[in-house]
Amino acid sequence: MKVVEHFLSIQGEGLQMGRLTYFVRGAGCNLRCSWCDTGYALSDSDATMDLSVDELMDIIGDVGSVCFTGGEPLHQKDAAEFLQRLADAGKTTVLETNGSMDLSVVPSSPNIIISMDVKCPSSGMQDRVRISNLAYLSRKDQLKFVIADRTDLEYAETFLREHPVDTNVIFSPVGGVSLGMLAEEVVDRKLDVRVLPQLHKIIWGDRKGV
Ligand SMILES: C[S@@+](CC[C@H](N)C(=O)[O-])C[C@H]1O[C@@H](n2cnc3c(N)ncnc32)[C@H](O)[C@@H]1O
Ligand SMILES: Nc1nc2[nH]cc(C(=O)O)c2c(=O)[nH]1
Ligand code: SF4
Ligand SMILES: [Mg+2]
Repeated sequence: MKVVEHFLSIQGEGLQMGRLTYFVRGAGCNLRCSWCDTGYALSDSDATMDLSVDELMDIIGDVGSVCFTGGEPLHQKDAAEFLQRLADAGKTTVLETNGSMDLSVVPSSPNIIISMDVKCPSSGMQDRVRISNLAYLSRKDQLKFVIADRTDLEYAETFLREHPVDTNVIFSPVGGVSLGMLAEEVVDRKLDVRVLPQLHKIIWGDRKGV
C-alpha cells in the first residue's frame, strides 16, 4: 500500500462523526476535484511509505474504528485485501471513495461502511460517477454530496430524484461554504438528508494529519 499518512484522530465526516478512528490515507487519485482539500495525496509519488497489509494491521492495533481514504483508496492494488483483513478483525471501517471506482471489489461485510461521493458540478468531476455503484449501497452505507453552491444543491436534488437509493444521504459544504445556507436550503426543500460539517476542521482547522 502506497501510504501518504496514517494517524489517530476523530472521525470528522459522515455518520461515524466524532468517533476515535485510525486513518490510512493512500496515495494517488484518478480524479481532480476543483475543491479537493487533499492535494498532497493525489499522485502515487506523494506516498511517503510503502506498507504491507500486515504492517498496516500492526500499526492500527486495537483501535476499533478505521477510515481508509486518500487520494482514492480503491486506486490501491491491495485495497480489497486490506478491507477484508479489517472486516475479519471486527473493525468498523469507513471506505471514503469517489464514486468513479468499481465498488464490486469491496468485500461484502456489515463492518465495512461504504462512503461514496457523488461529485457535483463545482468539482468539475460530475461526469465521472459510476451509476452502477449505487446498487452496492445499503442502509449501513452513505452517499455524500459535497456542495459549493445552489447549482450543486439542485444537481444533488435532481440526482436523488432520478436515482433513489436506500442509504444514508449526506450533504456537506465545501470547506469555507456556509453550513447555514445549506441547512436552510435543505429545510426549505424538505430534503431527507443529513447536513454535516467536517468536524475535524472545526476542531483543528484545515491541516494534514488530523
Ligand atoms: C479527500 S477525499 C478522499 C476520498 C475520495 N477520493 C473521495 O473523494 O471521496 C475524502 C472526502 O473529503 C471530501 N472533500 C474533499 N475536499 C473537500 C473540501 N474542500 N470541502 C469539503 N469536503 C471535501 C471529499 O468529497 C470526500 O468525501
Ligand atoms: N478527522 C478526519 N476525518 C476524516 N473523514 C474523512 C476524511 C478524509 O480525508 O477522507 C477525514 C480526514 O481527513 N480527517
Ligand atoms: S476524488 Fe477525492 S482525493 Fe480525488 S481529487 Fe476528488 S476529493 Fe480529492
Ligand atoms: Mg480529509
